[in-house]
Amino acid sequence: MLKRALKLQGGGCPQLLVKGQAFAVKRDLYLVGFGKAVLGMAAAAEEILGDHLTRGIINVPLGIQESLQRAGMQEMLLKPHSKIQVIEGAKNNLPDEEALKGAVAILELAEGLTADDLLLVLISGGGSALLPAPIPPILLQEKEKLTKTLASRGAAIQELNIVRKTLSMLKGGGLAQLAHPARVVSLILSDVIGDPLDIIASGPTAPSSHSVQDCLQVLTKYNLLHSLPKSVETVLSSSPAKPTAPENYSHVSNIILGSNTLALEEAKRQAEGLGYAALVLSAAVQGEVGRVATLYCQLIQLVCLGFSSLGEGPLSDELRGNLLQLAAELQIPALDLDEFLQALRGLGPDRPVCILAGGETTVQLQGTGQGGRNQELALRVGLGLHKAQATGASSPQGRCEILFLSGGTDGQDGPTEAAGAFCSPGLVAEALQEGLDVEAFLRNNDSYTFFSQFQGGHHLLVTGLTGTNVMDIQAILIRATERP
Ligand SMILES: Nc1ncnc2c1ncn2[C@@H]1O[C@H](COP(=O)(O)OP(=O)(O)OP(=O)(O)O)[C@@H](O)[C@H]1O
Ligand SMILES: O=C(O)[C@H](O)CO
Repeated sequence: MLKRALKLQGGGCPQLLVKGQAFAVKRDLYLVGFGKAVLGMAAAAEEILGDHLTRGIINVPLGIQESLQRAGMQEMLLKPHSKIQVIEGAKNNLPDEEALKGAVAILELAEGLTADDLLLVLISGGGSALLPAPIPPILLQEKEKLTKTLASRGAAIQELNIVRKTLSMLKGGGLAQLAHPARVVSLILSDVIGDPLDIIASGPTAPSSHSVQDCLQVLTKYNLLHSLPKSVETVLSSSPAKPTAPENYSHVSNIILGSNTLALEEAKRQAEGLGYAALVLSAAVQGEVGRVATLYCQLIQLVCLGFSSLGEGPLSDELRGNLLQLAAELQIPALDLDEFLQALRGLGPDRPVCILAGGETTVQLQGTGQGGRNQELALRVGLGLHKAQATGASSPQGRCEILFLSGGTDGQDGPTEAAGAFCSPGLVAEALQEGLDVEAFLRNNDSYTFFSQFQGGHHLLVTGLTGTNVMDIQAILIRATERP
């Protein structure tokens, strides 16, 4: 991905070419990066930049080098004696002392740059946790606790990062301002729906479109305004009313290199290679995990109905109506469900179908269990399909084999060892035979414990850290077992 986008043209004054835009390397060329996907990006960049690179620092998740090494993904690792220093930190995607050390090193490098320097910044999701530099007197632990509480109360990534930006020296454009007057070129792998530059990794090189007022609104919404640490109150009360104006970013170019759409395109190619008729629903599925699970259950039922003699009729009309209403309620951007359903109808029952989708759900934590949004989604879909099946012999699912999988492309779902999980309509009944009550696990947000115990962990998706991060992916496989 980076190799396709980045080129270096030699000569007396070499030029960096990114997607057709040229940037002169007048004197020194520095590289910094932070996020779950920047190790592979840095390895590719180093190969392209060669001797022109002066020095680099990247902050990457703890254990990622070992994970990629174990997976034999040598091309995503830096060469021995690399000029790029790697700092591993942020275990379980939470900022820690190591990440702070990395952030300080990047801050110092940026501060020392001159107008003749070029700073190449590699940014990917997970960058927020890997670049923590709280504005004094806020302590790292205070900021971590605040963001953790916000996340557990179901705050969306936009809301979370509005708060992070306001409390950080490097986020919300801070890195770009510190690097001034150097030329700053940021290459970004997006893990946020709609690719908003000032939200991805909390936008360290992007002009912020949010004010301290927006931050206060988020804190009020999640009932946190009156329990803030003193240090946070101090910083909020002295924050400028408006963020730095976009005119002050004329030395910066932010360029998006890829997103969830890329991963879905590749998944579609793979599914077709395996003989499936593959269709992409959306790269922007969002919303509360329970509602998204209902959306998928209804979609699965509608596909199975299309495969059966019940394909047209009142049941199909009702399901279709419900599905359209739910999709509208979830406000999934640019989703044309009508067009998608028409494309589905055109597929027919002869080939198995693979429906692919991507995005990010939100989970409002009620319990104290271990899990992640993908495992919770898979478990909720398993429960939904079970309930639909139990409603009667005419259930369209009875005529299909179904498998639903949800996983984080970064290989880590919430603070667990798994990337996600898969389920089928039989999961709830099979679990009961093992004495596992799915609904009880869900009430405690304990999807990881459930999947670890159920059939010896067979339904868990465990990949290890993958070195990328473009949100989550869902794959639904459906095969007709009965012909109309
Ligand atoms: N027990 C749980 N059950 C379900 N979801 C959980 C649980 N614990 C945490 N989560 C969810 O996991 C998410 C955090 O997961 P993770 O650290 O993988 O985030 P991420 O959004 O993928 O990170 P990034 O985008 O920074 O890479 C939060 O949305 C949180 O609500
Ligand atoms: O790092 C972050 O803030 C999230 O992954 C969104 O980019």
